[in-house]
Order: sequence, then structure tokens, then C-alpha cells
Amino acid sequence: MTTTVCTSTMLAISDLTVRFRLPGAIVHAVTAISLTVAPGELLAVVGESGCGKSVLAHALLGLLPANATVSGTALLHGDGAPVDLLAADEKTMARTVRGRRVGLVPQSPATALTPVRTGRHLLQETLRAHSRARTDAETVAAGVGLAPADLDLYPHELSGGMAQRLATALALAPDPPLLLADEPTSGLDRPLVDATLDLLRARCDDGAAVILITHDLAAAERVADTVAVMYASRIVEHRPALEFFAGPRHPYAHALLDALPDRSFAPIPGHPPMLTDLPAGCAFAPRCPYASIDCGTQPSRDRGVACHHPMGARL
Ligand SMILES: Nc1ncnc2c1ncn2[C@@H]1O[C@H](COP(=O)(O)OP(=O)(O)OP(=O)(O)O)[C@@H](O)[C@H]1O
Repeated sequence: MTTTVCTSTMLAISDLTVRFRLPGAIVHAVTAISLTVAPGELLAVVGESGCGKSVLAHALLGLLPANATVSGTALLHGDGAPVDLLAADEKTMARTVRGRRVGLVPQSPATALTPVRTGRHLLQETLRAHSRARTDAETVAAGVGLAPADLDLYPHELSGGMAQRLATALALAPDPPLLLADEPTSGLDRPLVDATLDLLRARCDDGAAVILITHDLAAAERVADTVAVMYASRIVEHRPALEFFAGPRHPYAHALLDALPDRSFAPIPGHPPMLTDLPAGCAFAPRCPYASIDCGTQPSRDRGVACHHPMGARL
């Protein structure tokens, strides 16, 4: 983990909200998210399954299905005028943003990989499309632990872990200044988990920004500069990683860390709420040992924590 992050902004997300229309219900998938990411920063977005992490990434890449409604802004800075990723038309996203300025390691690589081409073909095609034809596909593959012979296999011949590594190589090949990595270590054994995380860290140390979406808090602790904890579609805590892991302040974040085997190994009681039926106030209140009548209203975020009763304040 490093704490040397540039102070300029690469991505500024403000009030990002995503709703899905279903027959007879609205899914509150992402609610009022505001975050900034700087060049050189590795931001880990953590939270339990279904809290909205992948939808956040897909919204930033214009990859949401037709039943989604998106509001807010997400300004991507770089050469020239900033681009609002939530307002840009599909042509702009396809030609200048996706893959080129913002890379994605998808959560389900097996379904994202074109089935009729070998890994080598896919990598060479990606490198050519991004004017990096001189870069050797085998060198890029070696960076994620794939051997030259692995590149001659078709996606259906790859194990889950190999497909995951190929997807990471494809996302890294264009050298995007911002990378969204959605559970990039799932299906990998520990040495490859660590190697993948270190690869992402090295990108940040070279000046790129990475948003690492993960439910693996140990992974976040290993490489993140900053941590954002999502619960029921909202960010409930967003702080520098060193401070966060030393003392989480939102009761949910505290409970998440306490559930780790190398900490108290205490499960969080109850279940997350349905995103079609969220309470008006804090969504964690029904599971929170510190809930009070105040929690019937939505807390504002103060010094990185959205809670009426943040942990430090009680100590
Ligand atoms: N097209 C869709 N229509 C309706 N609801 C959707 C759609 N896509 C996602 N959702 C819902 O949005 C919510 C957030 O999903 P998301 O995939 O972002 O969760 P997550 O935090 O990434 O969890 P996981 O790691 O398990 O994917 C879930 O309740 C999911 O069912």
C-alpha cells in the first residue's frame, strides 16, 4: 500500500444514481454516489454481493441495459476538455473512452471473451486497435502469469483463472489511464491473487488510476490507497486505506472487518435489504447495534462517513 497519491483529479463522480425499472418494482442499484479518483490512486470499492458495485462500473462505461435510468455526472479528465461519462453519446464512448481511456476487467470473463478467437488473436487484435501493434502479446500475457502456450487456447479451453487473467491482460493492453477492475482476482489461487493485485498497484505507481471492485478486504488492504464501502447502493464510508483499516468508523464497515477470519470472525447479523424496498433512513439501521430514532433519516457524509453514530465519536 502506498499513500503517495497525486492531488489532481482523474475522475470526479457526483451524485451518481442508477435505477432499474422492473414490472411492478424499481431497483435502487446506485444512490447519490460522489467520489473522486486521482492519477496514481488505487481506490478499492468494497461491499457485500448485490450492493451495486458492478452497476457503478457499468454506469461509468455506458454499459447499462435499456431498463436503467442514470443521473449525476462523472467527469473524466485527461487531454483536452473533460468528458462526462454519464452524458457522452455511444459513439464517443465506443471510439474514445471504452478500452482506450477507461479499461474494464469484467466480472465474468468467460462470457465476455469472444469464443471463436484464441487468446493470442484477441490480444494482438486489441494491441493493433490501440496503436500498440509493436507490443508483444506474449509480454503482456506474461505480466498476468499466462505462458505463451496458453495464448493458443480458445476461451472455452481456459480454466476460470486463466480466463480471468486473459481478461485482465486484454484490459491492460491498451494502457488505459483509468482501469475499472471488477473482482479481477476471482477464481485465482493466492499467489496469482497477489500477483494480479501487485500488477494493479504497479500501474498506479506508474501514474494510472485503478478502481478495484472487490468483496475481498484483504485484497483491498494489500494495495489500496483509499477505500469506499458500499451498502445497499450507497457509499457509507470513504477514507484513506491506512486510516480505514486501523479504525473503520461506520458500524457496517466495522462489522465487515470484524467478520474477517483473522479478526473476530463474527458474522454480521441479519441480511442486507432488498434494493426494491429500501427504508427512507439509514439502510443498515435494522442490523446496527447503535441504531437510534435519528437513523430514520438519511445521514449526510461527514469526514468520509455517512452515519448518525460514527464509531470514533463514541470512543
Ligand atoms: N438489468 C438489471 N435489471 C434489474 N436489476 C438489476 C439489473 N442489473 C443489476 N441489477 C440489480 O442491481 C443490484 C446491484 O447489482 P450489482 O451487480 O452491482 O451488485 P454487486 O455489488 O456488484 O454484487 P456482485 O459482486 O454479486 O455482482 C442487484 O440487486 C442486482 O440484482
